[in-house]
Amino acid sequence: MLNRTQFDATLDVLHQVLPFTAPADVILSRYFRDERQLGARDRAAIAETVFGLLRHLPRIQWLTGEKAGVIEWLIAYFAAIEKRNMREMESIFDEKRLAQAKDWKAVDWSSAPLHVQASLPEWAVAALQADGMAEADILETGRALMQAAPLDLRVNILKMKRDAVATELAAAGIDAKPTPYSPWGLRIFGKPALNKHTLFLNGGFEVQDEGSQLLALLTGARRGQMVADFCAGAGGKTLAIGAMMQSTGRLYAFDISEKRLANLKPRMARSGLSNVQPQLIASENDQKIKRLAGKMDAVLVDAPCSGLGTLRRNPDLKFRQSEQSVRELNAKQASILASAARLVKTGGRLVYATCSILPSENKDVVDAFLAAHPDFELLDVRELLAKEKIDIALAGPVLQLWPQQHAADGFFAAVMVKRAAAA
Ligand SMILES: C[S@@+](CC[C@H](N)C(=O)[O-])C[C@H]1O[C@@H](n2cnc3c(N)ncnc32)[C@H](O)[C@@H]1O
Repeated sequence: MLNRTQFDATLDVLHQVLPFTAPADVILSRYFRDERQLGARDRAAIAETVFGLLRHLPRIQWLTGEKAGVIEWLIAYFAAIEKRNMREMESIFDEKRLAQAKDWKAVDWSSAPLHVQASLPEWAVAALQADGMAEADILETGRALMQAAPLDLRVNILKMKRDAVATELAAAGIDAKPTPYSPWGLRIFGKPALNKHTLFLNGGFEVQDEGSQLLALLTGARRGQMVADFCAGAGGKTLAIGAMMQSTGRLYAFDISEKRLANLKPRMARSGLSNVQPQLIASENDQKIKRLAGKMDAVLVDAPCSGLGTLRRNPDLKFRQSEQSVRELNAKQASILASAARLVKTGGRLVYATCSILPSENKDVVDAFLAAHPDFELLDVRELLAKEKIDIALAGPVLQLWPQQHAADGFFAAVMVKRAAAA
C-alpha cells in the first residue's frame, strides 16, 4: 500500500495525466524530474499505481459512477482491482471512504457491459465485433492488454551474438531469456535499469518489443540493398533493418518529425551502422520521395496509428484515441501507403505495418490498397516466417499478433510484392 507521501504524489500525477492532453509517461517523467525529493522506491510505487489505474480505468469509471473523481477512482482501484486489505487502507482513508471501498471490493464484473469487462473503449469493441470477433476473444484480448508488458531487447547482430548478450546480462544479475519468435530478441522480467549498462552504451542491444522486431524482419532486407523505412520515427525498426543489411547498401529513414529523427542520431551512433540516411520530409508526397521512385528493394511503412495494440505499455491511449481520430488516421495511412509504394522496384517488397488491433487500420487499408494497385500482390507471412525458421501460429496470410496468444504487443503487418506490369 502507498504511504502518505506516495499517495499524495500519485494524486498529483493523476490530476495532470487524466485530462489526457499529453502521454502519461511524458507527464510522469516530467513530474519525477521536478520532484527530486522522491526516492527510487517512491517513484516505482507511484508509477505502478498510475499505470495500473489507467489500465483499469474503464472498469473503475463504470464501478464508481458518473459523479466520481480521481480520489474515488484511486480508492476503487485499491479495493476492486488490487483487492487491498481494508486494514491497509485505514491509514489513508476516513470512515466514509472505507465504507465505499468495502462496497466496491465486492463488485461483480459479470453484470458489466463487454467493453467495461475488457477495459477497452466502447467504440473499439464495437469495431472488433463488427469484424466478427467473438465476445470471449475480445474479453481475452482486453484482459491481456491490461497486463504490464515484459521488457524485450533486440540484440544488435552487427556487434554481438544473442547468447553472448544473455551471458553478460546474467553476470550483472539480469535474467534474459530468448524471445519465442524473433531470432534477435531477449525477454527480461522485472525492471532493471539498462540504459547505463555498458552493453547498451556500446550498442550491443536496444529495447524493442518482439513484435516490432518481427516487422523489421519481414522486410527481408539483405546486404547491399536499397531499403526505405518510410515512417522511421526514432528508428526502432531502422536499426534492426540496418543490422540485417550488415551496415551495407543504403537505408533511408524518412519521417516528417524532426524531433523523432533527431532521437535516431544517438541510437545510430551506438549501433555502429553507417548505411542509414535520415531524411526529413514535409509529407508523404515530398519531392525527395519522387526522386527515388522505383529504386527500393524493400519499403517498410510503419504507419502512424492508434497504438491500440500497445495498451500494455500505453494504457492512456484508450482515452487519447477516439472513433474520429482513428478515421483521420485511416485516411493518412492510405495516403502514406500509396505514396511509399511508388518507391518499390519491380520484384521489391512493401511491408505495411501498425501497432494496432483495429481492422480499419490494418486489413481494410491493405485491401483498399491492393484493389487500387493490381501490380502489388499479397505474400503469405506464414511462408516468409517459416523460411526464417520462425514457428508462429497465425490465422491468415497477414501477421496479427495478440498479447494473449503471442505474448507480444498487438502488431500487424502485411507483406506485398511488386509484380512486373503485364505486357
Ligand atoms: C509508428 S511511428 C514509427 C515508429 C518507428 N518506426 C519505430 O520503430 O520506432 C509512426 C511515425 O510516422 C511518422 N509520420 C506521420 N506522418 C507521416 C508521413 N506523412 N510521412 C512519413 N512519416 C510520417 C510519425 O512522425 C511517426 O514517427
